[in-house]
Amino acid sequence: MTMTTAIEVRGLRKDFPVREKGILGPRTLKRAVDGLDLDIPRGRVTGLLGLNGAGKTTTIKILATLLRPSAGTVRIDGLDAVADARAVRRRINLIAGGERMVYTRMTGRENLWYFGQLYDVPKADLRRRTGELLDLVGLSGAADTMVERYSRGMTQRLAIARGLVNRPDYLLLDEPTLGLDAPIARDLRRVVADLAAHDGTGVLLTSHYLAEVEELCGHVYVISAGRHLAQGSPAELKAATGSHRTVRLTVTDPTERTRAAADAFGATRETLPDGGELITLRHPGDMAGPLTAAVFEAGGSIGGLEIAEASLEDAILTLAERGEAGLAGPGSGRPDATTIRPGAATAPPEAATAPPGAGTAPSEAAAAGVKGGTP
Ligand SMILES: Nc1ncnc2c1ncn2[C@@H]1O[C@H](COP(=O)(O)OP(=O)(O)OP(=O)(O)O)[C@@H](O)[C@H]1O
Repeated sequence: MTMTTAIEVRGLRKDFPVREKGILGPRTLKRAVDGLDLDIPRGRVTGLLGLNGAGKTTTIKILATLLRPSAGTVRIDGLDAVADARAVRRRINLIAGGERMVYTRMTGRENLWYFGQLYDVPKADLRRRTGELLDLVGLSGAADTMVERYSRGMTQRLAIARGLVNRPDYLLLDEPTLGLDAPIARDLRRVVADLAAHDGTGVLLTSHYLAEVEELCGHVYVISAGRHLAQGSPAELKAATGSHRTVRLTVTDPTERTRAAADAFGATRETLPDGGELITLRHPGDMAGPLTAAVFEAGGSIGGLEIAEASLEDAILTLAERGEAGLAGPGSGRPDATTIRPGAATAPPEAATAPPGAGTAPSEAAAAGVKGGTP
């Protein structure tokens, strides 16, 4: 086994037992994750995208040691997520939007103190860390208020601070900005980008907000029905799906020469009410410079230039539509990444979590991010 500083997922599979027709119906298995390979290195935000039910949350819960894989392996800096779960939990943390992962009958400060102790953060360090984190998420003023008196946004900000309390090497973010006000969501994105760029944190992000994915992620995996569909940088995914950026160039004094220059690029032309001409070019590459230069060299005066980027959303929708066609993304170097490795270890498919609010002291699993509740 080679020791690498990354989360390495190989042949991951998760089957949930389900009953088809009520509680007495026959038990079948629902395959939520079907042979995934993922690499989540330090110092990068890696995206995990897919439509509803693609298996993103299940995958993240397995990486967070909250669920056991049915087959395949998850190694975190060489440690096995099942066999070495305790050591793994010290290196990771999870922030899941829309899930309360803090205790409502404690203050914000007490929550951070409590979770920090679960992670064995040394007390002297924890006092400073708690203050820093409350500051970071803008809760210093409410630090000693019971969380049950917090607004939803405040509770979620506290959950973000909780996710950072152990300075995780790897941060798992499942829809972290869900329901957050725009300024807070923006602050969180800034914190995440900074953690990856400056602290070398490895981040795995799922988000339905694709502008967020595009802003943060250096590499994105697209999955569907638990299987690999494509991977690459947002730009590569857009290029692979033929998602085009749009260049709109206004020429104030169009002539035959400027028209010929535009036509040579395959652009469309439209006469404007003021006699000018709007040249529109949709192309996957960056054509704004060459097109502008050509029109200018043809003697045209440029009245305006507008570039509309292709959206990652278009690319993901195209990929999802291609779905089972078995597309392998750019750089994947293989036609199909869904093969399950033979001989992969199997483990019972039950959840490894204690139910939240079960009346007992929160377990270590809670520290790794079980849906919280009132203890
Ligand atoms: N405990 C469970 N028992 C049975 N089936 C489950 C269980 N948890 C998830 N599933 C199923 O597994 C599949 C993947 O679910 P998962 O929540 O991982 O998807 P997701 O990509 O996170 O979806 P979303 O974007 O809607 O959150 C879905 O079909 C879901 O219904």
